[in-house]
Amino acid sequence: MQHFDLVVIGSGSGNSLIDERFEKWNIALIDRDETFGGTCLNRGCIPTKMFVLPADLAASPREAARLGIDLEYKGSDWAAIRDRIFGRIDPISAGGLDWRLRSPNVTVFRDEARFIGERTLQVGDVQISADRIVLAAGSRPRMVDVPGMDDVADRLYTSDTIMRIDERPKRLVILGGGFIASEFAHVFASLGTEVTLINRSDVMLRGADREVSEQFAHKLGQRVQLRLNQTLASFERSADGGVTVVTTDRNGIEYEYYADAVLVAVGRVRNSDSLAPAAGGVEVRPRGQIRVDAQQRTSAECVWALGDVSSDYLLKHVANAEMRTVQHNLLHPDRPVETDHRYVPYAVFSDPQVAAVGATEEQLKEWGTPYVAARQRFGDVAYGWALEDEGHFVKLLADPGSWRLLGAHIIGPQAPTLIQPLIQAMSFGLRVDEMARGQYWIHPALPEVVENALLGLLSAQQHREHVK
Ligand SMILES: Cc1cc2nc3c(=O)[nH]c(=O)nc-3n(C[C@H](O)[C@H](O)[C@H](O)COP(=O)(O)OP(=O)(O)OC[C@H]3O[C@@H](n4cnc5c(N)ncnc54)[C@H](O)[C@@H]3O)c2cc1C
Ligand SMILES: NC(=O)c1ccc[n+]([C@@H]2O[C@H](COP(=O)([O-])OP(=O)(O)OC[C@H]3O[C@@H](n4cnc5c(N)ncnc54)[C@H](O)[C@@H]3O)[C@@H](O)[C@H]2O)c1
Repeated sequence: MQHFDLVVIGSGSGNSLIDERFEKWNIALIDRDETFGGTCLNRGCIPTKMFVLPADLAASPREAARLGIDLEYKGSDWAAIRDRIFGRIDPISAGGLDWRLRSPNVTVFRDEARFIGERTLQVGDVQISADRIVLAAGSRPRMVDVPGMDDVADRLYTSDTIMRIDERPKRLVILGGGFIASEFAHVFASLGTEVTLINRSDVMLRGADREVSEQFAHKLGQRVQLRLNQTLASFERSADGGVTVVTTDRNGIEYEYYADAVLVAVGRVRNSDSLAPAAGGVEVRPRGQIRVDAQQRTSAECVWALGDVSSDYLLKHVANAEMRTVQHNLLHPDRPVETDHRYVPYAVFSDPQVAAVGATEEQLKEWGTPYVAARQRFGDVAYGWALEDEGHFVKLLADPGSWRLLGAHIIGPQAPTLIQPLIQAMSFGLRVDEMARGQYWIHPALPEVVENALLGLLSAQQHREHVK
């Protein structure tokens, strides 16, 4: 049996772990997928955002018209966009594999790995063992299970497959109301597809601050047909060869939606099941998450886990942070570090864009945490005038005692960029008053909306004190 100093399962964030500091280690890197480099590169963050940008352009005539500019969207060449995107990504993936295959201390296995004992794995036909194992096996799309699926299998897609289709569908039903559903709804609707988004829950982006998720649904609902509170019942083959999606609402009333394709975006399943973790003494939490401590250690000695397979967050920046923790702890076992999960932000690259960090107002109420809230409309700052903005805002929540931010929620143009100074303030404990008045804010740039939200917190508190 071949023995290694270190085995890493997963070529996404797992592959980034192996840098030059490990050059003296005998390492096995294992991935079962045809493509090398994991989800973010091949079928996640990167290609989706590369589709979002052309979609933003296709949607721009709507915005331009409000500013007196007459633009026309004449159409798009889906195949050309797709080939440009994957023409860039596929060589990066292939190059990454090639480079790894040439790393003298790394043996690459392109097969599925599963535990058959303590730090012992079956990898395809071979068995290997290691002093240390890192589980970075990620997650995969969750599939629905209703009658009629087999009959329409050729029309059902997930985020893994929809970006590579040959033709953009004329009518698309998207199942789900989370990040993936929201981003693809924007992409396809902007390019000209008739999109119906069917969500089981009664809100979009269910983890978001309620005011944000309501406004997001309102805005997205102007561009796609939004159907909330719907339970998927079955699929049928339509007379025209497409798919009939049958749903019921909370009163049991049945609805039918007709589509050329269906995108299933109803969440993700962690790939822990494929690892046979019990055989390796690796504990798994109820929803398939590998249990780890703050140092990313699993219940099995010298076995670590990181990223989607174990994290509470299915986000690349979190997978990267957890990877750096494991990397450090492998190299410096005498002075281990912990992953900082305190201020994890996210952004949804839809239209409108959404970004957030920290607690929602609903959470603060539930926890009984005292807070002050301020809501600053984009439309009330100078750059917002230029945008003729309607309906976008920054919402901040702060502790009136310490004047530290507790949560920041943005819906509107450039939200993923605007949120960054607020993440920084929370991470480094900057007070609201220091942040608002201790620096210049470029006039009349869009971050003034953040400055004004911070000032809004201060004046909301002054108002409360005055009223008392
Ligand atoms: C459509 C989409 C868009 C996204 N957009 C964003 C975004 O904008 N921003 C963001 O932060 N996050 C985004 N994410 C999430 C992000 O992609 C993931 O959080 C991240 O890629 C997880 O990385 P990972 O290293 O944990 O797993 P992965 O990158 O998934 O790597 C796991 C690898 O392990 C392999 N594997 C699994 N089981 C086994 C086994 N038993 N044996 C061998 N190999 C195995 C898999 O083949 C895979 O290659 C998006 C995800 C999707 C699906
Ligand atoms: N921009 C980003 O950072 C980004 C982008 C895409 C994905 N991701 C990550 O990937 C994860 C998975 O994304 P996701 O959108 O698949 O999952 P999600 O958990 O965010 O949302 C799933 C949605 O599907 C709905 N749903 C569940 N079952 C359903 C059914 N049978 N019919 C209709 N709707 C149903 C739920 O109500 C929910 O709205 C996200 O949590 C996120 O962390 C991140």
